[in-house]
Parts: sequence; C-alpha cells; structure tokens
Amino acid sequence: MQKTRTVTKTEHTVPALAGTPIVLDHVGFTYQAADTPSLDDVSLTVREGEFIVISGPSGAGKTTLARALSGVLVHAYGGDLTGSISIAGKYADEYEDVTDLSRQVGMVFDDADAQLIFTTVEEEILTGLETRGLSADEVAKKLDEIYTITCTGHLKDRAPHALSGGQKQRVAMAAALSRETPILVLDEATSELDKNARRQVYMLLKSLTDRGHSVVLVEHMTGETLGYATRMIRLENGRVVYDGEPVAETFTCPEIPKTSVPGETILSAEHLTHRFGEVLALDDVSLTFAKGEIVAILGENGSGKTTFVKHLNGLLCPDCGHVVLNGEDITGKSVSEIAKTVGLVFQNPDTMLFENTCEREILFGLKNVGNPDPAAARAALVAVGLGGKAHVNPRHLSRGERQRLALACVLAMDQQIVIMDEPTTGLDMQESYEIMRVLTGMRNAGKTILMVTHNPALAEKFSDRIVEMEAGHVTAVRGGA
Ligand SMILES: Nc1ncnc2c1ncn2[C@@H]1O[C@H](COP(=O)(O)OP(=O)(O)OP(=O)(O)O)[C@@H](O)[C@H]1O
Ligand SMILES: Nc1ncnc2c1ncn2[C@@H]1O[C@H](COP(=O)(O)OP(=O)(O)OP(=O)(O)O)[C@@H](O)[C@H]1O
Repeated sequence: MQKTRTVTKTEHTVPALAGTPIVLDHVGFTYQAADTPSLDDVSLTVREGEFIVISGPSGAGKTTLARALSGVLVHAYGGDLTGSISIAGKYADEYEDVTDLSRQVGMVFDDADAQLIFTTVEEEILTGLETRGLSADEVAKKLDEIYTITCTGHLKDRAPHALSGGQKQRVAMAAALSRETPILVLDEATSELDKNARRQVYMLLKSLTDRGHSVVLVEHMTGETLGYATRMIRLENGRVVYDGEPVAETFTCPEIPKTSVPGETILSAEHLTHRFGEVLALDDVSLTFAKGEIVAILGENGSGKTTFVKHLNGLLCPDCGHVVLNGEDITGKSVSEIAKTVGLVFQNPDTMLFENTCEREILFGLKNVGNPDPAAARAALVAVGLGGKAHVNPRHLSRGERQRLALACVLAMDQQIVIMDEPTTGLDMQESYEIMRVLTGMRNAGKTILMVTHNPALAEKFSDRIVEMEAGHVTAVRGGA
C-alpha cells in the first residue's frame, strides 16, 4: 500500500544560535518513496571557519545530509523529517523558500546542468555579484578574480549548456563563489574536474574558511582534501560513524590477474576532426583499439575526451576522418546499428535512465538487441552491487547507485566494446575498485574497454594503455599496468 507522507516542520529542540552557522539536532529523514531512513539521528554543529569534508560509500546519505545542512531538504523534498535544523541563527523552516536560504548558504550540487540557467557564462557569474550591492569597479575586479581562480575566463561568452562536463562544474562553482555567502555546501561538485582544477578549488575553499566562511564538501577523493579540510565526517547507512580530524581513508585495492593479451584490432579512429562552431574539439585524432584491452583516456577539462568517444558509437559524425569497426567503415551509421557491438555509458547517467524500475531500465536496452531476458537483467544488477534494487525507481537512487545502474545496462547487453565516460564518478575508492573488477573481468573475457577518467591512479593501476589528450589532440599513448 502506498504511504502518504509530507515533510513535517523541523522540531525546535535546540535554540537556533545566532553566530553558529549550522546546527543539526537528532535529524532523521525518510524520503516519501523510501521505506528506510536516509538520515538516522544525525547531530552536528558546523562552526565558523570550518572546512568539513563528508565521506562514505554511495547511498550512505551524504547528498541527503548536504540537503539538510543547506536547508533545502525542508523546502524542496517530500518525506518524514524529525529533529531540528537551524542555519545562521534561524530554523530552516523559518526561511521563506530556497531563494531566501541561498542568501546564507551557497550550494553547488553534482548536477551542474540543473544549476546553469543563463545564456552565457558571464551572466551566470555576474548575477551572483550583482546581488551584493558592489560598485561597478568592484564587480569588474571580483569578476576577474573569479575567472582566474576557476579558469573560466576563456569561456565567458560561451553558452553554459554547450560546455564539457568539467567546464560546467567550474562555471557552477564560479557562480556559487560569486555570492560569497557565509556558508558553502558543495555536493560532489568537483567530481568531473581534472586533478589540477580540484586542487585549485580546495585551495580556494581553504582561503574562504581562513576568512571565516564555513565550507561543507561531500567528496569521494578525500585523500586529496588532506591539508585543506579541518574536519572529516564519515557516514554509513545514514549515521555518522566518524567525526574528527581528517585522516587518510584506507581502501583495499584488489589484485586482479590479467589473463588475456590484447588481440587483433577491433576499432580504429582515423584522422577524426570535429568542430562545434568556433571550437575545434578534435583535431586529426587517430587511435586504434584491440580486442581484450582496457584503454584509459585522460586529459584536462575540455580537451576533447567526450567528443572523441561519442564518435565511436555514432552519436557524433566527424567533419573529417573515419571510424572503422571490425574492418567496416561505420562513419555516419546510426547509433542503433552500432549499438549491437559498441556500448557507451554517459558521463551523466541521468541522460540514459528513464524507466520506472531498475530492472525495466536494463530490459529496455536488452529489447533493443532482441534479448529481453529478466535473468540477464538481474545478473547485471547483482554484478554492480544493486541486487536488492531491481524494483526501485532509478530516480530514487543516489548518484553512485545511478552510475552503477548505467554500467549494469551495458553489462547486460554484452557488447564487444564498452566505452565508459567517467565510470567511477560518484563512487568512493572501494566502489571504484569494484567497478574496475567488473571491467577487468570483461577485458579478460576478450572485450575492449575504453574509459574516460579523471583518476590517474585508477588508470595506472587497471589499464593496459593510457591515452592523454590536450586541446583536441592526442599528446601521448603509453603502457599502463
Ligand atoms: N528522492 C529520493 N527518493 C527516495 N529515496 C531516495 C531519494 N534520494 C535518495 N534516496 C535514497 O536515499 C539513500 C541515500 O541517498 P544519498 O543520495 O543521500 O546517498 P549518497 O551518500 O549521497 O550517495 P552517492 O555517493 O552515491 O551520491 C539511498 O539509498 C537512495 O536510494
Ligand atoms: N555541444 C557543444 N557545443 C559547443 N561546444 C562544445 C559542445 N560540446 C563540447 N564542446 C566543446 O568542445 C570541447 C571539448 O569538449 P569535451 O566535452 O569533448 O571535453 P572533455 O575532455 O570530455 O572535458 P571534461 O573533462 O570536462 O568532460 C570543449 O571546449 C567544449 O566546450
């Protein structure tokens, strides 16, 4: 039977202390569509000048905690809420709405697309600055500073929706920073940034906390935040299991034997060139891929990685050059024709999930290749650790769970070539290793795996070759593990 629930007002169990940025007192939350709580009796106080990093496995409740800390849980989500949330001296339900909250709390969530609404990058950033009552000179100076810090100046006249994934994240971050709110809550807001950009963001956040701002950052690459964060909170099953000094988290990297050697060439890209208007995204790129190998593609944001892989399954057609699959020129063929052999998991899994249960999601793809076998769908869910979620709506999964569901969809289709655009986004190191275990098993069975990643350590450890890209060019191809 369907339960009906609404958000209850937060209980005013502790005084909303003026001068204390955030206080959660015994907060519990169960989403309307869920049976178990996503937050369970969480109490914590965020003080001025703190830089808190929140870690935990996917589905632990980190995003839900970020929504509670920023107050949006009270104003934008249906469910059962217990305990009290106070922000900058007021209870969360005393704010009128999310806009009212946003004067105190800057929020950046992992889905940059949903946050970028203006027609140019400059407008996204200026809008925040203009809310602050600065003079025209001050606005111009701040704008320059933000461009420099977030490396977005060269994108200022571009349309935000037509940027690369990491470029969008940089702009969403720049827009939030421009408001200089006393509190910043960032939920996996650096997940698609290259390593250099991530470090720049951490440095910037540290400088804000040195000036008294409070920062809460949900992050899987916790090791990279050491030296910047002042406190670490680890969540598991909706509960705080660690709250203290930042520490290096330990993960066990599986030793997976390599039982195959790369075989004959299965796929080649020949002199691919692609322009988006003025932007030369790919410039004469040639690469070949063999049966039974894992190839990692690395490169800074906007270097052309996604554009390249979209040519390999027919999503993009080159201006010049060819794609050859199993000896046949497939340039210009449709995605559905190529899908029998080549599977692609997008950078943002949400763009490929639209059914109302996880099992149906996988069966949809299987129908397209003429094999709608529920047993194959279940086996794929088990392989990615979602065995218990067959009947759950994909929209009710956490980001990391959705990422794993997208992988299950291609796993079930059993294609010869699997391309994954950032397969471990939204996953912690342990879960990333588990994904690599699945991919390595496929490689050992003779399949070809291409993965775009911003995690050089994962690439070194698990790939047979590493391709490096820069400004639309391949700059290096070298051996991996
Ligand atoms: N809108 C929703 N409706 C129902 N259940 C939800 C909803 N959003 C999240 N959940 C469930 O709440 C639990 C916690 O999700 P949450 O997104 O907070 O986890 P997370 O730790 O941020 O995970 P990730 O690292 O994968 O993003 C998950 O089991 C998820 O399936
Ligand atoms: N639809 C589009 N319209 C215009 N320009 C685009 C479009 N998609 C990508 N670009 C531009 O093409 C270049 C390459 O983008 P691409 O998405 O391939 O980079 P990427 O290496 O995958 O980056 P990231 O690591 O940020 O995901 C970037 O300058 C980007 O702004």
